[in-house]
Amino acid sequence: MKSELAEMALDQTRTMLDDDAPEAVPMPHALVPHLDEIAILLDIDGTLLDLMPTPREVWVPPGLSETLGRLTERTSGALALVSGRSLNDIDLIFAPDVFRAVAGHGAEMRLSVDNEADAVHAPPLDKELKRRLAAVAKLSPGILLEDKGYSLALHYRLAPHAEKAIYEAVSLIRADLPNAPIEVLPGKFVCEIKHSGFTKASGVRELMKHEPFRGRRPMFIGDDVTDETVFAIMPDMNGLAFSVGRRAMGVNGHFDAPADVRAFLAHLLDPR
Ligand SMILES: O=P(O)(O)OC[C@H]1O[C@H](O[C@H]2O[C@H](CO)[C@@H](O)[C@H](O)[C@H]2O)[C@H](O)[C@@H](O)[C@@H]1O
Ligand SMILES: [Mg+2]
Repeated sequence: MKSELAEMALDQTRTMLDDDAPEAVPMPHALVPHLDEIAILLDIDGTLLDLMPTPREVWVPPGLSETLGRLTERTSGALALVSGRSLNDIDLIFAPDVFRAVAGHGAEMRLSVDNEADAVHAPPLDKELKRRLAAVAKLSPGILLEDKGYSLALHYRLAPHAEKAIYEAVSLIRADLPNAPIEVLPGKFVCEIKHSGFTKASGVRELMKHEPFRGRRPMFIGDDVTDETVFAIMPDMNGLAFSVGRRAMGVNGHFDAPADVRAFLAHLLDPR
């Protein structure tokens, strides 16, 4: 059965990969203000880290944590990871290093690395809804379930043929619950179901109200459809937006791959 909602979600993914976007500046060094003035906001998967077949397989290349740590110092703490991953996952990936973060597409936020009490979390998804969504993973071998508590992600990178069936099944579940405050978030070979009412952009707006971010110019680098919400708000804060792997609308420049982002960040520390 063809579902309008499923088609809309897939269309959204496709139209945001904008082939008609104007040619962007390939290496943005010259655009970046002094480290005293900026807040550095970084997506993780596909931006800092190379994409892997499954979420658990990502790894932090040598030197990256040190670069992030030094940039944190040089910006007086104004560096944050802005990710769809949960805070817990981010900490496992970067352990033993801990960074300020907007996590879970805005569901979680950590403003201070010294005081875990500062971390803000969204409420969990309804249990029955989760149970029904989790059953969608049974559609095909290779579909992986990632339960973040407040959202649930169905990964199909290992079962790409199942994409349409997943979106259709999810839209049928949604149709049964027309008043549930949830939304479907398409990502890279992933269909995520989350509470509506928060996005990476709402998380970034909140983050930028707090020290040490307040008053600085945000510079955000991201690679995915979910990062479009942040690209869109950068002009409101006199900020800069850079995309990775593709040219997105409204960005100031783009990088070809995560390795280029890592080199760029290292170069910010030593621009000679
Ligand atoms: O916002 P991000 O930091 O980019 O996180 C987005 C999602 O990343 C992870 O999934 C993606 O990366 C995996 C590892 O490379 C890949 O196997 C998967 O296909 C991608 O969708 C993570 O598992 C999700 O929770 C994040 O939302
Ligand atoms: Mg990403």
